[in-house]
Amino acid sequence: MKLFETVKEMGHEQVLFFQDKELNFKAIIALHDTSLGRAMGATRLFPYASEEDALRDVLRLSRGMTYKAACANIPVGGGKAVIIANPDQKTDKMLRAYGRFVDSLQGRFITGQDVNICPEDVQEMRRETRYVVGLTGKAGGPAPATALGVFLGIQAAVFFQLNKQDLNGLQVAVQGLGNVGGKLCEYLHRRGVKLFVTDLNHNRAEEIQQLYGATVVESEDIYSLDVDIFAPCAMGAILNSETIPLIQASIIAGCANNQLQDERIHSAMLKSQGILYCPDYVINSGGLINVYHELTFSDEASYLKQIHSIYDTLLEIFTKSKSENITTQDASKRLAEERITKARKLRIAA
Ligand SMILES: NC(=O)C1=CN([C@@H]2O[C@H](COP(=O)(O)OP(=O)(O)OC[C@H]3O[C@@H](n4cnc5c(N)ncnc54)[C@H](O)[C@@H]3O)[C@@H](O)[C@H]2O)C=CC1
Ligand SMILES: O=C(O)CCC(=O)C(=O)O
Repeated sequence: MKLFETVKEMGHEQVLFFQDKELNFKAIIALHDTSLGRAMGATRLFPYASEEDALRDVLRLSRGMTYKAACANIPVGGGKAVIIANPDQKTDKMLRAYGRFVDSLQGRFITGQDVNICPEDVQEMRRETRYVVGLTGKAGGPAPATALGVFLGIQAAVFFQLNKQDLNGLQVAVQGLGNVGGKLCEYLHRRGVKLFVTDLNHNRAEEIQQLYGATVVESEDIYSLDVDIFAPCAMGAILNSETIPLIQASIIAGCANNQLQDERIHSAMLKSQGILYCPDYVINSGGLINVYHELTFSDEASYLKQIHSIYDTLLEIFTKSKSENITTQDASKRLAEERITKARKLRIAA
C-alpha cells in the first residue's frame, strides 16, 4: 500500500503507529477528519493476517466514524484504533500500555470498545488515560444502544420498503450474535420476528436458539435464506460480488462496520437487485450516541431522542436515494459531507 497516497485519497489528517517492544504488540490510531470536533472512535483488537490488513481496516473504520458522527448530528470527528494481537494475548499490562498511547494524544482522540474489547478492558485503559468512554458504572458498553438503533433502523426500512408499521411475522437472518447481534435478536423476538441465526461460536448460536426460538444455520447458508431482512452483525466486507447475488432479502440492516467490500461497486449491485441497504454508519450510530452522551453528561431524554432520530435520518436517506436515483450509500455520504463542509466554513469564518 502506498501510505501517503492512500491517506490522501481517503482524506485522513493523521495516522499514528505504536509498538510496545517489551510486550511485543502493535497498534495504530487513525484520525480521519476533525472538522466537527475532536476525534472519537472505539478500539478493535484483532489478529490481522498482515499489517496492511490492519492499516486498511483502521483507515476505513475511522473514515466511517466521520460520516457516522455527521449523520447522527454528533459534534465529534472521526477516529478509530486497532491493536494487532490475538485475543488470547490480551493482558492488563497490554491494555495499560495502549492506554498510555491514547493518553499521549492529550484528548485529540477519545476511544472505547469495539470487537474483542469489553467494558472491563476500557476500565483498565482508564488507569492510564481519562480519554476513554463506555466505562462500567457510566454508559457501560455501547452495544445495547447500538442494537436499539439497528432495531429502529429496521423499522424504518420495513416501513419504506414493505409499507408495514409492524414487524410481527417477518423473518430476519442475523449474522453474528455478539454483544450487538444478541441484543438485536432479543428486540426482534419481542416483536414477533422469526429469527435465523449464525455465529462462528456454535455455543453462542445455541444459546440464542434456546432464548428466542431461533433457527441456527451454517455460516455459508445465511446469505441465501428466503427472509425479509438480512442483518450483518459480525465483521466487514461481507457484502461483495460473491455474496450479493445470493441474497434473497429485500432489506439489509445490521450493525457491522464497513459491510460493503467496495462501497461504489457493491452499493450499486444492491440497488440494481432492488435491495434496500441501510448504510452501516447511519444504522449503527447508537453506540457513538451513547458514549457521546456519557462524555457530555447529558440527560436520558435527550440521549433517547437522538437514538430515535436514526429512524428519521434513514427515512430521509431512503427518500433522497429514490428521488435522485442514487444509492443509499451515496445519499448518506452526501448528507454527511454537506454537514462537514458547513462546519469547516464556520470554522474558517470564526
Ligand atoms: N459494539 C458496538 O456498540 C458497535 C459495534 N459495531 C460493529 O458491529 C459488529 C459487531 O460488534 P459486537 O457485537 O460488539 O462484536 P462482538 O465481538 O461482540 O460479536 C461479533 C460476533 O460475530 C461472530 N462472528 C465473527 N465472524 C463471523 C462470521 N463470519 N459468521 C458468523 N459470525 C461471526 C463472533 O463469533 C462474535 O460472536 C462489528 O463490526 C463492530 O465494529 C458498530 C457500532 C457499534
Ligand atoms: O465506542 C466508541 O468509542 C464510539 C463508537 C464506535 O467506535 C463505532 O460506532 O464504531
